[in-house]
Amino acid sequence: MNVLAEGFAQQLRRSCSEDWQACVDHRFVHEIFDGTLDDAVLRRYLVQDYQFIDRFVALLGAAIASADEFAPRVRLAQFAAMITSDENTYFLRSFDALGVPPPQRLAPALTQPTQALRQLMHDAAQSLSYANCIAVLAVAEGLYLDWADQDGKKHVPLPARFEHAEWIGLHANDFFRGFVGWLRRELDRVGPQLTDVRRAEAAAYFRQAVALERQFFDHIYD
Ligand SMILES: Cc1ncc(CO)c(N)n1
Repeated sequence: MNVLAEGFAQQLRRSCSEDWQACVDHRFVHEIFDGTLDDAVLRRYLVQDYQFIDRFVALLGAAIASADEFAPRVRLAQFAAMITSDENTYFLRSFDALGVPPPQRLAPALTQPTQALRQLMHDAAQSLSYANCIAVLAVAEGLYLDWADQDGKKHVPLPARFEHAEWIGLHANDFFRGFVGWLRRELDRVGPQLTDVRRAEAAAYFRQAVALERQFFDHIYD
């Protein structure tokens, strides 16, 4: 294979394909599609994930601030608008349905994988390196597109409960596909402009993010 023909996005993903595939094929993914996900597992997942989303929106803000042009700022701002509207209300309606009380929504005890993901997003944001920010965003969103939009699940009807069906639907739609495609093109655009040291730094953020995403899925079953 001609490695030079491969863009930065594809190169990064190939560097951690085992962890990536473990997420796409995770027990959580199969159970949410089947509608057999245990409520206690879903609840743990959503409570921790809401704390992920908090830092994730801050990271989007850092990407908006550190982008080199207006067009990426617009794209990222539009995505932030979706997360803080449709996705935020999905969490709130799911917390209502699952009976999650306010303290658990706002300030739950953070698990180790949640803390590590929050720290990684915080560090990427503080670095004010657009490439580092985009690398972490490309993992968080690219991985969720790949599990929610996989060919093997396309023939399966969506599960009956909205807590399951909407979590899939939020990550398998044209807007989301478009955003992830754009993130991958951004990595391909900015990757070659970086110095070797900066490129290695962005790659390290990417790989660490994939490893932590896997731990995050695993730990809700502990
Ligand atoms: C842990 C995690 N990674 C990625 C996403 C997608 O935004 C999410 N909601 N949660």
